[in-house]
Amino acid sequence: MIQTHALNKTFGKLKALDNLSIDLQAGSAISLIGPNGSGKTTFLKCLLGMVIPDSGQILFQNKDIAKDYTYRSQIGYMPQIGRYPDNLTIRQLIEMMKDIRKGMYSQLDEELIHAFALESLFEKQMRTLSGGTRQKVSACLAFLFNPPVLILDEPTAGLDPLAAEILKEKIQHEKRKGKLILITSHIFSDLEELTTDVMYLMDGKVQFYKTLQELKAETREDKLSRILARVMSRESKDGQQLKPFTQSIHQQRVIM
Ligand SMILES: Nc1ncnc2c1ncn2[C@@H]1O[C@H](COP(=O)(O)OP(=O)(O)OP(=O)(O)O)[C@@H](O)[C@H]1O
Repeated sequence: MIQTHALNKTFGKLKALDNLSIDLQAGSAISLIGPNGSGKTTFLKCLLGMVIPDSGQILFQNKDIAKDYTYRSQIGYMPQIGRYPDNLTIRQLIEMMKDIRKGMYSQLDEELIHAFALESLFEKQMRTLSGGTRQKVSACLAFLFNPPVLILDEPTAGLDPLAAEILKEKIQHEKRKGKLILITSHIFSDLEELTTDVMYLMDGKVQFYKTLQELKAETREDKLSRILARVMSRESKDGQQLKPFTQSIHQQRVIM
């Protein structure tokens, strides 16, 4: 559904993305993990057209996104930190988004608005909201237009446990419909029941991109949080230990 070819992005001298060639298939729920500053958000923003790569190509349903920005209407994006016009109320913000997207969606999905009981806060201005409530608004907007692709950047960060559970259930529900879900999180337990594939980024490079089944077999661990903890501690301790993982990077999903 989405392919990147030799994607590079630098900020000054820093190489944020280093030659990323990746195939993201519909129906997968891909956990994008890696240490702080490894390039996860930069990668997601490139897919969204919010960061322009220095070189390389991104195809969305086989079309180059640099030549056709309309693909964006097929992606729901939940940013790490949502920035919205301060003086708008939640109601006005949602109405504004519906206006902008007019004619570009077939069906609204207001399930999360109801689940978070956001209607009771509809007349509140964005600038008065707590961090967690802003996150809820971001989540509602990401799912509102029922997009086939969801890009969720640390979606549960700042949410209370009940809201985090509601959101995780919603993500599961959308996954079962066969959507492509890309999710970053430092809270591995949040990824536990959701993940079909894991992509590990470090210093802007893909260290591995594997199915959960492959990782379970390699680590002989069953829980994703244990698998990821093992893999991440190996990689931070000793670059040599990466070999068993990086050697098999030549899989069809990582385009060499
Ligand atoms: N607009 C920018 N200008 C300069 N440097 C940037 C910019 N955006 C990102 N970077 C740098 O690029 C690198 C990758 O950042 P990015 O936000 O993609 O990392 P991340 O993996 O999402 O990190 P985290 O886990 O902390 O969210 C970092 O070193 C960051 O400081």
